[in-house]
Amino acid sequence: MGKIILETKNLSKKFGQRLAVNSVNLKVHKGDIFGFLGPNGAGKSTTIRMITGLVTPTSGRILFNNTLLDGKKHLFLRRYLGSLIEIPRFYEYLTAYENLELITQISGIKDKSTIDKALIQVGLYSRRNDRVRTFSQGMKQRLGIAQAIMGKPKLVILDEPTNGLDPEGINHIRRLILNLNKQKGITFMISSHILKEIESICNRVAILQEGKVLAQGRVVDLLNTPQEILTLEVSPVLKAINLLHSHPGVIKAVQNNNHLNQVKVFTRDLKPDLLNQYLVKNGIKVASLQKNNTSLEDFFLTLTRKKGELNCCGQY
Ligand SMILES: Nc1ncnc2c1ncn2[C@@H]1O[C@H](COP(=O)(O)OP(=O)(O)OP(=O)(O)O)[C@@H](O)[C@H]1O
Repeated sequence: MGKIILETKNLSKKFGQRLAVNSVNLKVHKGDIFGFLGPNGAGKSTTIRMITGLVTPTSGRILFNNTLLDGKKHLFLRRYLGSLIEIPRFYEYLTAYENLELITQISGIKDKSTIDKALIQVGLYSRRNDRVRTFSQGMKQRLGIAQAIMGKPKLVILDEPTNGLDPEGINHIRRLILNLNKQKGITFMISSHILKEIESICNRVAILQEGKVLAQGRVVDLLNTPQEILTLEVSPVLKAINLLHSHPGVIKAVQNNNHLNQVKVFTRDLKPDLLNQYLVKNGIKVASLQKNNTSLEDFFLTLTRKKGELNCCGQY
C-alpha cells in the first residue's frame, strides 16, 4: 500500500446550525486516483474547500504529506497542491496563454516554458492564442487542469471536472487524468456524483452523504466485497435500528416507509446469520430476513437516496 499523501481527521464544518461536513476521515494514497463521491449537497465541495484552504474547518485536522495544514503552512503547502474548484473562472477576453501567464505571475512561477508544457499536456497548445470566450465548456475544463498542473503539484484536486460536458468531453478529461497520473505520477482527488465516472478511472473511493463518509476503500474491494441490502421484519423497530447502527458491517439502517415493521439494512462484508443472532440476543424479535445482492451502482444509488424517499429513523 502506498504512502498517504493526504489525510483528514475528524474534519467538520458547520454553517450556522447546519453541519455540512461531519467528522470526515479520508485517506488519499500517493499515486491514487481517488474518487470523492456523493449526491448534491453531500458536502464534497465544502470538504475540498477546507483542504485547499478556501474554507476554515470548524474542527478536525488536515495532513498533507504528514504535515498539519494550518494558517501559514497551508499557504506554503498549497504550491504542492493543484486544485480546480468546479467551473474554472478565466478572463474570457484574454487568450489561454495570457490567462495562464497571469497565474504564473500570481503564483510566482518564473519559468515561462511551464505554460506551453501545461498547454501541450491538456491538448490546447494549438489554441493557446485564442480567447477563452471562444472555448467550449470542455476546453475550459482542460484549461483549468492546465492551470492546476502548472506548479508541478504532487496532488491535484478536481471538483466535478466533467460537470456539464458531453460524452466526448468527459472521455477527454478521463484520458487526461489517467495520462497525468501514469506519466507524471500526479495523485488525483476527484469529486463527482456519478458513480460510473468514478468507477472507471479511480482506484479508491469514498462515498459521502449528508456530510458523513458511508464507505471508503479500494474500488476492487468495494466491488468484490459483498454489499447487500437486507430486509428485516423486526420488533421493536426503533430499538432494532439503534442496535443495527452499532453492528460492524452495517452502513445504514432505515425504516421502510411502506411496511413500518420492516427495516432496510445496507451492509458490507457482513454475515446475516451473525446479525440475526446479535439482534435476538439483544431482545429483538426477528420475524424474517431477506437479502438482495446489488451492484455497486444500485447500492450507491439506494444508499444515497434523499430522505423522504426512504424514511430514515436511525441515529444516522
Ligand atoms: N457558504 C455556505 N453557507 C451556508 N451553507 C453552505 C455553504 N456552502 C455549502 N453550504 C451547505 O453545505 C452543504 C454541503 O454543500 P456542498 O456544496 O459542500 O455539497 P456538495 O456535495 O459539493 O454538493 P454539489 O454536488 O451539489 O456541489 C449543503 O447543505 C449546502 O447548502
